[in-house]
Amino acid sequence: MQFTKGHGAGNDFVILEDPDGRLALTPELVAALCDRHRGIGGDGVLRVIRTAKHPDAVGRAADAEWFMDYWNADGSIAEMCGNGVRVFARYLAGSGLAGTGSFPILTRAGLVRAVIDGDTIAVDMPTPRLGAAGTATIAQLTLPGTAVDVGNPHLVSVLPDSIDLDSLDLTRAPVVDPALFPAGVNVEFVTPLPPLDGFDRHVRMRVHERGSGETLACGSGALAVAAVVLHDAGLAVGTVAVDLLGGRLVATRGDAGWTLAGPAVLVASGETTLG
Ligand SMILES: N[C@H](CCC[C@H](N)C(=O)O)C(=O)O
Repeated sequence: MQFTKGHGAGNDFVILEDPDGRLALTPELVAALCDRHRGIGGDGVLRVIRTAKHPDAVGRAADAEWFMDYWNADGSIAEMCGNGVRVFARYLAGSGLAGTGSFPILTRAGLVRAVIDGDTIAVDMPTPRLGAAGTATIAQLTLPGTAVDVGNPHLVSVLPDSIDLDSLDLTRAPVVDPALFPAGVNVEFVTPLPPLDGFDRHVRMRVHERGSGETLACGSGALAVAAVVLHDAGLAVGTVAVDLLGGRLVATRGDAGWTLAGPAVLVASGETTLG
């Protein structure tokens, strides 16, 4: 089976071109592909499939030719992947499957449009919706947070000055209220950084992702963080520079909605005996 490897700010994916949905993609195969020792390695799988051929996209073929079928490293399926959709766009453009530098992509969280500008790809994303207050517990430390729906579930915890972001042990999932997050949750921890010219806010974040563990970057998580940070600042519109372990993403709330911009790189293609 042919595959391509790519990443957005270090959030890496195994890309499978499967336009007619012929691959027997299962949670077990996804987990095997994402295994960093026995497989190719990745935080998730992006299957490139025609919208008309995916059962989760019935009746949507007129919106976009391509559907991003995103799976987490543990084989679970998620509704949205902000870094993944940029890598998906890079793949479509690079493989000639999308003619221009700007095109729609259908996701389980709805329709987005990718705009390729050299090394940077910008995607208009679902509007992040702030929800209930929650908590995340790591060892003996319980931290407050805000639930944010970006099509997939997030809990954003802005750290008090007394807590060092780098001191958090994210080798295991933070404990959250299962009643608030019945389908699991991506948990982001944020700390402010000094102002940066050209941005309304500048923050640093780490993330423990549902189904993938701590990743170097999380695009939908960066958007959730920006929504909380702008809300807390009382800003109806604004641009937030979000620094992650794997690089910088820029989340912007404008009058017309939200955009996430950042890098997307294809690093290899090959053949696997898996699957
Ligand atoms: N890395 C992805 C997030 C995947 C979310 C997934 N872990 C979930 O279960 O929602 C991103 O860039 O948005």
